[in-house]
Formats: sequence, structure tokens, C-alpha cells
Amino acid sequence: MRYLTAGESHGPQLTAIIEGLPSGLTLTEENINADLARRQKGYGRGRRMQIEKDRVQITGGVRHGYTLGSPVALIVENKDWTHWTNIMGIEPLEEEQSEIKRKVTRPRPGHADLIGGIKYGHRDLRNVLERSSARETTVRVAAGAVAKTLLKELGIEVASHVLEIGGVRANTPNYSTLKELKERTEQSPVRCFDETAEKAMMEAIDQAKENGDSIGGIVEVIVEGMPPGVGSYVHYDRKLDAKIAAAIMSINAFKGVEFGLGFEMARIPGSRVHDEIVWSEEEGYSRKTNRLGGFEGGMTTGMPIIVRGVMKPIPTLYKPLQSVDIDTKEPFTASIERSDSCAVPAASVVAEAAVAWELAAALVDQFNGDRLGTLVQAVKEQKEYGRLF
Ligand SMILES: Cc1cc2nc3c(=O)[nH]c(=O)nc-3n(C[C@H](O)[C@H](O)[C@H](O)COP(=O)(O)O)c2cc1C
Ligand SMILES: C=C(O[C@@H]1CC(C(=O)O)=C[C@@H](OP(=O)(O)O)[C@H]1O)C(=O)O
Repeated sequence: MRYLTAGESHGPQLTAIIEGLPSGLTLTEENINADLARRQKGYGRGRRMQIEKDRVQITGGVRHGYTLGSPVALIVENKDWTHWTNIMGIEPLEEEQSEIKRKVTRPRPGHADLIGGIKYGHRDLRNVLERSSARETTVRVAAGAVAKTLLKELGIEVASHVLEIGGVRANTPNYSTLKELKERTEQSPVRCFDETAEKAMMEAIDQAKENGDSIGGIVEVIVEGMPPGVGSYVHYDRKLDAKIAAAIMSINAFKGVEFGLGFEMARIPGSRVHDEIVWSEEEGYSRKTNRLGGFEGGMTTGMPIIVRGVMKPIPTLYKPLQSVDIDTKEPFTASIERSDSCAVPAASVVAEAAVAWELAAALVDQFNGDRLGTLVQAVKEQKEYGRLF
């Protein structure tokens, strides 16, 4: 199963085409829209989020509410397009209209502008920034919502929350069910379980904004219900934890990934890292702890998956950083019209989608994924096989 996306940030629309989704899955626009709305929320976002009201349209692969097994096409319109039809027009410009182009020649440090220009030979850096923009994560979240719909049918739940913003670290969330974690997180403007930290995070965002600066943070994704043995140890490109790490790293501004205890493992002995194995009739094999975050040898252990990603501070700053105009080669300090000052809460929804996608794709590829019914049966059998093994 795979998907591709197309579309520019201020172009007419974003598109995703999903290939390989099983037939027989109930899919509604409402379901996907709920996740699009979650991605738009979050304290610290800029004015663009007030313009957009992201809604998906399913334009292929679904009939009377069910997937057909054919490619599923999803589109989301950019409302801002109406303000950008001249600058982002598809048709060639007449000679006398060339001033409409309003070339971008001033690359922002930390964004794709300069290097993307060098790579594709664009001397108008708008040609780079329009596609490198995290606006594209809208349709990644739409594809992730489809993946989550499939996972739900297989008894697998995915949640995400914010652990850290601008150096404010939340306590490890204390919840008995993922539902409880989700309910609390959805109410929080920064998608944080810990109310004390939530307040401090919002203050840190206010402070960054006031200083014309930006801040990053850490998000965590938790998955329950995966059967054991998904992924493989036999080849580097079949290790599922590696695929998840790549999916998280592919989110704009993400710079690191860890599973379970993560980088902390460098500081503690093996006896306090590895998860001891136990067996019971009811649960089959399980672990007293889950410090490895649900993976051994690139395969799911059947324990919850716990993966974190770190997002750097947003590169577009109101407080100017030095850069060089590519036409004049003169130094300049940027002036900015609008930007997010912190997008970590939104990014946690994107991370959730990225992880959900990799898990759904791995299940469809490993088991019989043509029809929903056979996939449900195969996953059930895998759980049972793992229990009695
Ligand atoms: C949800 C989200 C919103 C973002 N908003 C902005 C923004 O408003 N301004 C900005 O400069 N970067 C923003 N970014 C980050 C840039 O897209 C990213 O830094 C850029 O594409 C360069 O990629 P890299 O940081 O991975 O190297 C955002 C990222 C995410 C995930
Ligand atoms: C549009 C979104 O995020 C955008 C991501 C982004 C960037 O450079 O990554 C820059 C900003 O774009 P604009 O200048 O149009 O406001 C953000 O608003 C979105 O998340 O839907």
C-alpha cells in the first residue's frame, strides 16, 4: 500500500492518491474531516489557519460508502488560493504581467528555500517554498485518517500527545485506557495530558511570539492492538521500526526519533532496558515492562508501540536572521508577513497519521490485504498464533 500527494501551499488544492487499500472498508468524508480539524487546531498557529477550513472530498475509489480496492483519491481545497490566483496561476503569464510573479529571492535559514533553489534551478524561491511548506501535511493527515479507519477494523488504536514544548516537559501521562488519553488530549489547546505543563507551554509560546521567535518540542505516538511479528528482521528495508522512524523524520521540521526509553538507553544498563518475557493462558506472551516501545528485531512485539519525534523551532521568524539575497548577493535581514510560532500540537496529529499509515501499509502488505474480511481474519489468526506459540 502506498500513497502520493500533489499540490502547492497556495495553489488550488492538495491531492492524495492511495493505492492498495483493501476493498470493503467503510470510508466517509466525515471521518477524515475530523482529523483534518484536529490538525488545524493548536495554540501557536499563525493567521493561515483562520483562513483554511480543511474539508476532504473523496473523488475516486469509493462507492456507496465502501472502498472498491481501486485507488482512492482525496482532495482538499486551499481557501487561500482565491487570494493567490495571480501569483500561483497555472496558465503561462503574458509578458506585461510578469510583475505579478513577485519573485522570492531571499532564502530563510532553516527552510528548504536556498537548497531547493540550487537543486531545481529555481531563481524564484517561491517555486520551492510552495511545495516544501507543511501545508502538504493536510493530505498526509487525510491519508492517515484512512489508515486509522482500517486499523480500527483490525482492533488497533492510535493516539498522540505533546510531551514537550520550548523546554517545558510534561509528566509521563497517567491513563488507564487510550480513550482516556485521547479525551484529555483533545481538550487541551497544546494537546498535552498534563494540565500544569499545558499552562507553562502556552506561556512559552506567548513568550516566543512576543520575542518574534519560534519554539519546537517533542510529540509522542502510542499504538495499541498490533499483532506480534509485523515487519521483519531479515532485511534492513523490512524493519518496521525503521519505516516508522523514516515516516516521522519525513514530517517537516522533525529532526529525531526514539522508541520506548529512546536516547535514555545510552545511560542505563541492559538489565533495566530489556523487557522480561512472561506467558499466561489469557494473554499469551507479554512483557512486565515496555521500555523498548513495542519493537524487537524490527518486528512488533504485540506490546504498545511508543514512538517520539522532535520538532525543531519553525524557521520563519519575525526576529530577523541573517541571509543573502540570491540576486544581489547582498546580506539582508528578513521581514515576515505571517508564520506559525509553534506548530508542535498540529505536528502531533501529523505524526499520528504518519505512524498509522506505516502500520496499515505493513499489515496490508504482510497479510492478505485485498479484501477487508480476509485481512481481519488474518490479523486475528496472527494474534492467536502468537498467543499459543
Ligand atoms: C504543522 C507544521 C506547520 C509548520 N508551519 C510552519 C510555518 O508557519 N513557517 C515555517 O517557516 N515553517 C513551518 N513549518 C516547518 C517547515 O515546513 C520546515 O521547517 C521546512 O519545510 C524545512 O524542512 P526541514 O525543517 O525538515 O528541514 C511547519 C511544520 C509543520 C509540521
Ligand atoms: C498552511 C499550513 O501551514 C503553513 C506551513 C508553512 C511552512 O512553511 O511549512 C508556512 C505557513 O504558510 P503561510 O505562509 O501560507 O501561512 C503555514 O501556515 C497548514 O498547516 O495547513
